Amino acid sequence: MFYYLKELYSLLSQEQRKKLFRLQILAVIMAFAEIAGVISIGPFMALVGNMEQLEGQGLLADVYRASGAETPETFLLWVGGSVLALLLASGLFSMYTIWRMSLYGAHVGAELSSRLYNYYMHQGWLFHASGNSSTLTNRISEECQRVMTHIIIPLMHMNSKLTLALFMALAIFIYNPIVALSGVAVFLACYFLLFKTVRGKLIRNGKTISSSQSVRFKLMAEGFGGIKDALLLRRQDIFTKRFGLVSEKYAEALGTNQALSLAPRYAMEIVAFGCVIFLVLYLLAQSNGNVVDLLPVLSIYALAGFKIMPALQQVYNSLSQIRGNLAAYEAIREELKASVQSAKGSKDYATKKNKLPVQKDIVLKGIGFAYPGKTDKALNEVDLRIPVNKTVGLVGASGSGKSTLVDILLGLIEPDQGSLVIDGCPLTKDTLACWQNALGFVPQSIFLADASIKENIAFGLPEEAIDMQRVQNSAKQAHLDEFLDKLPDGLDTRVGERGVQLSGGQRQRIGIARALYHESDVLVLDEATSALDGITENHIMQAIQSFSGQKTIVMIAHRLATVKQCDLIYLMRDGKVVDQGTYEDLVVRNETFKRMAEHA
Ligand SMILES: Nc1ncnc2c1ncn2[C@@H]1O[C@H](COP(=O)(O)OP(=O)(O)OP(=O)(O)O)[C@@H](O)[C@H]1O
Repeated sequence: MFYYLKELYSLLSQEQRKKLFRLQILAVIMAFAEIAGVISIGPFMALVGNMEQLEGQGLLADVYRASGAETPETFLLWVGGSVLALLLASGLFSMYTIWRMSLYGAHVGAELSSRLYNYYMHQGWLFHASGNSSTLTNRISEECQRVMTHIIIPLMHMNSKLTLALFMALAIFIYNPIVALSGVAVFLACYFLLFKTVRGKLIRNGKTISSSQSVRFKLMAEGFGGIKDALLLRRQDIFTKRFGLVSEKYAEALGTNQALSLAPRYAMEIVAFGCVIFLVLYLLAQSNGNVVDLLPVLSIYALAGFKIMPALQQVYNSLSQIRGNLAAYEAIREELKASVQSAKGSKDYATKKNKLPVQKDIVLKGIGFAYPGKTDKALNEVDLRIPVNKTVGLVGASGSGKSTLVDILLGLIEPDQGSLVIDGCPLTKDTLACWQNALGFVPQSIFLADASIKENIAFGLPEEAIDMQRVQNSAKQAHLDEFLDKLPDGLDTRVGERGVQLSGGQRQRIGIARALYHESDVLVLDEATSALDGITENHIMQAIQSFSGQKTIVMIAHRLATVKQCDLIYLMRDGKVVDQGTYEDLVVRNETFKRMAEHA
């Protein structure tokens, strides 16, 4: 456990460590303030027990004479008021410290989740293509939240309470070593035994919480993502049942862990009562039955116990919370560690705004690529040339490698062999961002955010950074204006989550406008029209064809009618380019192409 906590500390930024150090100082001051408050009750109780000491010798009598109080009762009132003021000041200071600590814990937790989000957002396409987005969502929102509320914040509180308990025990030790040592020994032994007994269960439950929460997120993503299928196939009950079962497991583990961290309080109260009885008997024996002498000492012990008991309980509670939730940290620790590295190296990536202009051609040279964990190559020795400002079609059976080829062209996947060469210069890590700035991509299914049409066209940009002139131009080029004219709010019209109230053709046009917003020179379309009806596809294709001769266009198409107008078509099979030519050439000379054309 302490290894993980040390690791978590190493993940903090320099600023966060400095703040932690300052908070530690506050915790020590808080402990002293509370001790001062406790000790101050002693003279007051001594005075209550024996007012006559004001008449004799000693510190209290000197203070009484110097104070100018008219009667011993007035003096007693002043002493009582001062003790109360001291207790109030130490209470206020403790509140302030706890507030700063909670705030610190919450900020660190929030920063960790931002760091993780940043890390995932900067991962390559292969990472996202092979992963599960609900796992990532779960880690950013749930696991980070658990690390924050059940590890970092309890750690902060434990830290302050441990300091308080230690100093308080030290103060009693100076006052009476036997009482202090035996008290601390009894309490520590009890808490240690309790913690040992429940530790295993806490760990198991912590793991159950992590795994069941991950399944819950997965079921939510699957259920809402595939709601149409779920409704039609009447699978709602199956989803609900699975969700209910796993939620039960989650609740059981969560509730048990919470109970395990809180329940010992009651056991410890019994121990504390036992200790008080023994203490009174012990002190009575020491003072030969003199109750008046005993009163101030007992008050100090009572108040010290009143402070130490909850402090120890908080330490135990924090320890069990941390132990029960370390699984959340385990789930994200590797990525958090990696995120520290990537944050250091990713700064200048975002600053590149230049475009890599294509003057002559884009060449894919000897490209070979296999997906991680797969032995079969998705692409094998692919050579292909895309002349500037020409329209090039990629066709072939399903699984022949078209999308993989396009991902390499987009710089989303790095090939295992070969290179992407632009105007004779191979693409490198340094030129990748400039190359991607020159690209516009239209996928088969357009993701629409729950925002206005203009925000969807300028995808991801904050409203103030949107260039309205560009939005209007790209909307016009994508033949969206007719549709926009019918909307009272035009470009400001909001589309629902994933654009449910738009037709397929309208969504696709928004996708094309998005690809055009950055005034890209190269337009890549991955089956952008395959889900549309023939008439809508024709309209979209007209929009695309209107760029012919002005932009370089690469399009994957299943329907051969879509690529009829292309200047050049590449036919793919089993990860290779097996033929190339114009539609008219291929339909005459290539049997496969001919068959595809017949079935189009
Ligand atoms: N993320 C991935 N992980 C592992 N293998 C993949 C992945 N994506 C594609 N493949 C595999 O790579 C091969 C080529 O797939 P690709 O999607 O490039 O073909 P395609 O021609 O675009 O197919 P389609 O027309 O059906 O989209 C296939 O065998 C496929 O199973």
